[in-house]
Amino acid sequence: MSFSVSRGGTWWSAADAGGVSLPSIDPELPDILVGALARLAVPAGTVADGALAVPDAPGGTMTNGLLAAHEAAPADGGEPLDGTGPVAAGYFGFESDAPAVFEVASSLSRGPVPRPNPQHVTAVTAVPAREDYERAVADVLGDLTGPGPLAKIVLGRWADVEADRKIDTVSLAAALALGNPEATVMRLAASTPDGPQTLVTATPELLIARRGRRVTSRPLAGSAVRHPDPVRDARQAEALLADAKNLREHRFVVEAIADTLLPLCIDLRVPGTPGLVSTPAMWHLATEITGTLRDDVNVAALAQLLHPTPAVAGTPTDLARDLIARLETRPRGPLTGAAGWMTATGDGEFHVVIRAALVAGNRARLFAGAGIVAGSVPRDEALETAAKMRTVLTALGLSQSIE
Ligand SMILES: C=C(O[C@@H]1C=C(C(=O)O)C=C[C@H]1O)C(=O)O
Repeated sequence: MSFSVSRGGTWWSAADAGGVSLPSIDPELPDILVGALARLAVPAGTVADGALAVPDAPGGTMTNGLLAAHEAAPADGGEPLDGTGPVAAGYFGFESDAPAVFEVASSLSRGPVPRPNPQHVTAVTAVPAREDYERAVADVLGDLTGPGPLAKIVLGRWADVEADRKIDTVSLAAALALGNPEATVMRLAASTPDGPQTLVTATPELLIARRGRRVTSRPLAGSAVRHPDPVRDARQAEALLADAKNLREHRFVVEAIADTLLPLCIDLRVPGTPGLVSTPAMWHLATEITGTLRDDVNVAALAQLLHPTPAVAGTPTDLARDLIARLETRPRGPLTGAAGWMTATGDGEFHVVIRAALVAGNRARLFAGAGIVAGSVPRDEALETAAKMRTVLTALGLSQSIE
């Protein structure tokens, strides 16, 4: 197995990775990863066996010792990976019973983004079609405006892609990296009910980064489609920043993340109003939340605590998740899960798996969702999901999105 991570024109990859696969999101997962990394971190024979024992909980003596050296580094400075030590990379899925898959490598090689080969797509099908998705959104608006507790739900749809030969996942990830230099592009081994697949994402959304005790989260929610005309594009961005519905949609996510991080932090900075981030396809409201951890909680454990945020599920989370399982055509599995990496110190980054595809042989499945709140317009939400699909479809060589 192998994985790759790319950002800002650099490409890290692991050729010698070993796998850790669990049938579902598991509270033990961060400890299992810490154990696997600790075994790789220390050259055999240099430390007595006893000292190598994996601590029972994250934050045991070994990770604490290694952490001290990293304490001074800011969470948002420097490169995302140095590649010189062991790294675990993988994902856990959207549903709590979806498999979690990680690979552990003793080191990464680093180089430029490879040149992508062209792909050979022959068909793209929206599942469900636009009218059916709009009907589902219209139906759920009844729940959002009624007396019940549901305040936000993220409803998505799929694009099923077929090619006349094998889809080359390294080329797909490379094309995504070249077309979206700000995104974090990951190519990871995935497990689905249909068998092993490859997960490829060019995500703009940081769930959590940890460097020493410093943590950063940059949730996105509230979106507008980019316009080819620069004047109208700037107007769309300004309108988004001032739009009450989108600001409310965004606030649910910021509050959920702040509520989770607050008890874990000795300080937490949560800006009161969002800023903007853009991808070639979309504008998004974004808030950068930063804090300092009280205890040594590793980044995989933090990601499990935060996932899924209302950016991909809704508010309240459990109700939204149950409704999504009933209303969406298929389980999401890795899509809208959390993917990232962790080093032996417990540092690393996890990102929300959006602008993503699951690839198997000649086929790929893309997913895109949109946050629905009272006041949402079904047609606009359908257009938003189609615009979000454009990121991966462009990297597959297509100039058009789904309807
Ligand atoms: C769910 C997706 O995107 C999420 C939903 C957003 C929204 O509703 O505005 C914006 C960014 C993401 O947090 C997706 O891209 O599939």
